[in-house]
Amino acid sequence: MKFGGSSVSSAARMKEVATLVQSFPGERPVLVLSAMGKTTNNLLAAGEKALHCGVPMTCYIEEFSVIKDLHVRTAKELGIDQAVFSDLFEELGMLLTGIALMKELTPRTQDNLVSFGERLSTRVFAAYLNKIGVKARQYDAFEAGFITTDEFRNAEILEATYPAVAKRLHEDWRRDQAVPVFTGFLGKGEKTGAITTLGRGGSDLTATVIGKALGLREVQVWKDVDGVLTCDPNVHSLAVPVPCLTFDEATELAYFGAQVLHPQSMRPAREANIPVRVKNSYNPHVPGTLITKKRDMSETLLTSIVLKRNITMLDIVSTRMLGQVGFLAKVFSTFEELGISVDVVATSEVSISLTLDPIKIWSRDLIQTELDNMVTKLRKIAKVKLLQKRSIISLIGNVERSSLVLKKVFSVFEELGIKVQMISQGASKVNISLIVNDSEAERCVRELHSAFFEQEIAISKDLPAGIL
Ligand SMILES: Nc1ncnc2c1ncn2[C@@H]1O[C@H](COP(=O)(O)OP(=O)(O)O)[C@@H](O)[C@H]1O
Ligand SMILES: N[C@@H](CC(=O)OP(=O)(O)O)C(=O)O
Repeated sequence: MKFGGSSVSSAARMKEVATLVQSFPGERPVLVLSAMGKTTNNLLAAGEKALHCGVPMTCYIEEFSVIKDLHVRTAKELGIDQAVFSDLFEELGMLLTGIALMKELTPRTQDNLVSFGERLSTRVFAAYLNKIGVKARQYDAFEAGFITTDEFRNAEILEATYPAVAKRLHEDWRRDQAVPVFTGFLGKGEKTGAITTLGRGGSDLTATVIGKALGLREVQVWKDVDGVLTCDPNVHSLAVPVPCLTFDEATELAYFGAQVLHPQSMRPAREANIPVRVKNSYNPHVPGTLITKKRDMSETLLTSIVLKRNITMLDIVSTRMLGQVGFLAKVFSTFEELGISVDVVATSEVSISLTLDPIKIWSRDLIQTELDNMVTKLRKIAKVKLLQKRSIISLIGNVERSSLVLKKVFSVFEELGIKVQMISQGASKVNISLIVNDSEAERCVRELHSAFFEQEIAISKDLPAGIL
């Protein structure tokens, strides 16, 4: 069972989570926790401030105080001893001082910094479980077998993790039976031995990795929404839960930017064929979303609409100095050289339109220099147009019925008078992506949602009972 930041954001929430954990008495759950509430963001902000504030001021950084107050208050309200985390706060203070002293915050240091969030929350929660008589044992994932690449901020899980985690948990269980409480999001770099993180939202991945390592029957990820919804509820309030999804659909949805799941998190579950259930810790009786290998798609047209904003798009037209094969090869080798990932692509014989993956273009400064560099290189072989402030609207669903999907999409766009700037159907056959201007995107999502999901609801609500 994985509980995200919103599920463990306060003492009251932790008490509810403890009740939830106890509501599966016949099971032997393994728990994965994220940092409390907004702690990860606060740690990142504290690091940025430490860079500029000077050594004497680090202890006054507002976010540092917010994090301390939250954990101290939570410990008091749960009635647990603050000794479970006092060493960690001393260490965190020293780390912020170190950043201020060196005026340097590398990705490696940043991963160490954000690790405090999960290290704190798991200590607090495990202590609380023990206090209420549920024997629990806290684990720092980087000490308990999570071995990753050394790609800080976006590390990948290595195969060695699975046997290592299984061995550790089985041995401990045999020696002394206690509910494991694991830090989500964290790992240990293979070569450096330093703490790494799995990318934002990485605790979902921690949970499915443990599921695969132990061959568990089910992985549950508990969030603050009633499951995976038909679109982001912050974009459109009429979003409704999707009862069933395949691993492919969930992966595509996450990859194209639905914050609800980590993009890599379905991989271990798919490999081990372990169902993943997305549930709402604020509303535990709602069934949520069940994600499995296969499902009956015959009645499905669309599953979910995902919006990814602030995308950069490139239109590249060959100057015909190279043949078609040479042209495409040259374009993609330029991206490889510069370490830039591409999201959506549409090609013709002499032109290529694509969007760039913003995850790889992490910091603001880098964006402009990287883009300038890329455009200079590409202009040697092509005419290049850089189009910014675009959005990708991804339609996840049954692409076997893509003609019908597209027919509906274009009638919506026609009615709105909006021009689609690029369109691409993913090879995985579960996704159609459309590119529009940022300024039009939310309206498009709302209208598409209405056309695909709300009209059916409206019709079914109008029908007399018994017909459905
Ligand atoms: N299609 C979607 N379905 C559900 N939630 C979504 C979707 N798209 C975006 N979200 C956002 O994802 C949030 C849940 O993910 P996340 O914040 O990572 O949860 P947690 O931190 O509890 O694991 C929701 O509160 C919602 O705002
Ligand atoms: N705390 C980390 C990891 C995580 O998974 O968080 P959450 O489950 O709250 O999305 C983050 O904020 O990215």
